[in-house]
Amino acid sequence: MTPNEKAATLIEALPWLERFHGSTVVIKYGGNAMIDPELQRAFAADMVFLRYAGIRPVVVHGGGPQISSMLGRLGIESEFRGGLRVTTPEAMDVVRMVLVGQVGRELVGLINEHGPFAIGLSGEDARLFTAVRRHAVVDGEPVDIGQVGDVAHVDTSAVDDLIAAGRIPVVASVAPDADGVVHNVNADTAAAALAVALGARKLVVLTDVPGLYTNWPDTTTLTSQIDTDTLEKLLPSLQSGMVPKMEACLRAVQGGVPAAHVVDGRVPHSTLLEVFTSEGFGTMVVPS
Ligand SMILES: Nc1ncnc2c1ncn2[C@@H]1O[C@H](COP(=O)(O)OP(=O)(O)O)[C@@H](O)[C@H]1O
Ligand SMILES: CC(=O)N[C@@H](CCC(=O)OP(=O)(O)O)C(=O)O
Repeated sequence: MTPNEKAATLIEALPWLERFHGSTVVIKYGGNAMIDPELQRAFAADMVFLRYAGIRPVVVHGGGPQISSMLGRLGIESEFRGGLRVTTPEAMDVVRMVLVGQVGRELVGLINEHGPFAIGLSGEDARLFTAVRRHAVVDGEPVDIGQVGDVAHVDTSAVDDLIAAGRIPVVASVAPDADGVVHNVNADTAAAALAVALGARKLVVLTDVPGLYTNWPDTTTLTSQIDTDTLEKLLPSLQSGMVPKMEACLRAVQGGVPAAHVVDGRVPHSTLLEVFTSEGFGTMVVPS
């Protein structure tokens, strides 16, 4: 790369630095995008980069594959319906242990290699999330999936305090219902609810595909931009993990977040590419 090309790369970020300075950005880090340790390091570096660039990153992490692996090791069966894990009380203990005690701790550690930034919390801390039990929808029919929750209420006060103190909140998506019973909340769902409640400037969802395919698995149907009306019509045709993910993007944008992006977390520094470069990266959901 010539000095001119290097300078061009740096200066390309200026309009985005100007636009997003002081903004809150919620980044959802999916379990499938965190399997490689180098990618995890790159992700942690990106969060610290955003923070030094004057953006306020808030991380919501998943950990689906890590939960499945631990359930397997413990000999507990698990299956997904409509993209959501059927969660028995026994499985719930494992979900909570893996998300809060393992995946969250690892991310906090990686970010804090750069400085005292990351603080881990879950929906249980300071009433961050209140869950309400939800069904999955399979072939248009509601199906009981156990201790799985949607986010009924968000109290952002703890996250606000952390942001104001210059910290990077790292949030696990388990949450108590109004009676204190802990529920398994899909991490995309939790990220969207938090982005709306915080009035975030954008939601970035890292996953293990280049974006949304309107006709999965036909790889020619990758879409770079979709509006909320079109997405709402497409939603019933989506499968597996894309159901909660695109439902979350839809809710975020309908809830006032100006844009939600689904990007390929297997590309190193995908968050920086999304936030600071001019060419589109992944799928952007915008208001109709
Ligand atoms: N229409 C679609 N476009 C893109 N991916 C899809 C689609 N339908 C199903 N998928 C699947 O959804 C997966 C992403 O969801 P999920 O496994 O829950 O990821 P994450 O752990 O990042 O939340 C992709 O790896 C892909 O296999
Ligand atoms: C209800 C439900 O499905 N919860 C998810 C929570 C973790 C998650 O969402 O992880 P990813 O982002 O890696 O998919 C689960 O148990 O796998």
